[in-house]
Amino acid sequence: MSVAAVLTAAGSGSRLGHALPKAVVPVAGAPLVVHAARALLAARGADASRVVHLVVTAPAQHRADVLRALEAVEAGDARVEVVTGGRTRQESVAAGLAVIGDDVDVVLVHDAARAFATPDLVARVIDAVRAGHDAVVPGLAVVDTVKRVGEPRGEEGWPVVETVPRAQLRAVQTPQGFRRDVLVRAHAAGAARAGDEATAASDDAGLVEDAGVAVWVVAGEEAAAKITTPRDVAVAELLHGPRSGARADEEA
Ligand SMILES: Nc1ccn([C@@H]2O[C@H](COP(=O)(O)OP(=O)(O)OP(=O)(O)O)[C@@H](O)[C@H]2O)c(=O)n1
Ligand SMILES: C[C@](O)(CO)[C@H](O)COP(=O)(O)O
Repeated sequence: MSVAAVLTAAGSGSRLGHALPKAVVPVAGAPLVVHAARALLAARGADASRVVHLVVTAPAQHRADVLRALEAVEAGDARVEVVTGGRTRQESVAAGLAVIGDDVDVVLVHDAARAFATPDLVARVIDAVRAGHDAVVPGLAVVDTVKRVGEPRGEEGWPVVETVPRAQLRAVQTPQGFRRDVLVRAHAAGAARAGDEATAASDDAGLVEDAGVAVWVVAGEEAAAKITTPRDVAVAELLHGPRSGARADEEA
C-alpha cells in the first residue's frame, strides 16, 4: 500500500505570538515541523507500508525557513517536498494534495502543531485505512462536561442551551488518514469554502463527512496534543525536552 502525507505547516501561529511561524519554532531541541516529519517518516504499518512522499505546506514568506529546517530530517528514500500553503488550513491541505500522484493509495494529513504525535499513532491510522476504512481519525474521550451555549449577552456571558452527552464525544487529532480518491473528491466538493476562515473546514474528515462518506475513529494519544499557546510550548519542553530525560534518570 503506497502512502503519502501532507504535513500542514503554513500557519502563522498568531496565538503563540513568536516572531517565527509556529512550525519553525524550536521546541525540545528541534522545530515543530521537524518532530512531526520524523514521526511520519518513521512509522511502519502492519504490512510495512510507510510514507514515501511527504508534502509540507509552508507560509509563502517562510518557504526557505521550512526547507532549511527539513534538512535535519533523515528521509531515506522518501521524497520530501515543500509547497506554498493557502489562506486557511483547508486551502493548504488542498495545495499539498494537488502534488500527490494518483499512484498513491492512502493520504495522511498531519499538523506540524501536533509535533509529538508518535510513529505508533501514525501506524495505527495507516492500518485502519488498510483494513478497509475510507477515512480514519484519532480521537480522545472528552474529560470535561460540555455545554452548548447561545448568543453572548454583552460582557456578561452566555446562556446554556444544553449539556451534550459526553460519552458520545471524541476530541479529534491528526494524523488523519484517507483513501486518496475519497480525500481528493471531498476537497473538490468543499473547495468553495476554502478561502475564508469563517467557512473553511477545521479538519479534513469534516469535508469527507459532508461528502457522505463514513469516518472511523481510532484511539488517539495525549502526546498528539496541539501546540497552540506559549503554555503548550512550556509543557512540551517539560515532557519532551532534554530535562525530561534527566528527570527520568534521576528518578530511576
Ligand atoms: N493557512 C494555514 C493555517 C494553518 N495551517 C496549519 O494547520 C495546523 C493547525 O493550525 P493551528 O494550530 O491553528 O496553527 P496556526 O494557524 O499557525 O495558529 P494560530 O491559529 O494561532 O495563528 C498548523 O500546523 C498550521 O501550520 C496551514 O498549513 N495553513
Ligand atoms: C485538524 C485538527 O488538528 C483536528 O483537531 C484541528 O481541527 C485544527 O484546527 P485549527 O483551528 O486549524 O488549529
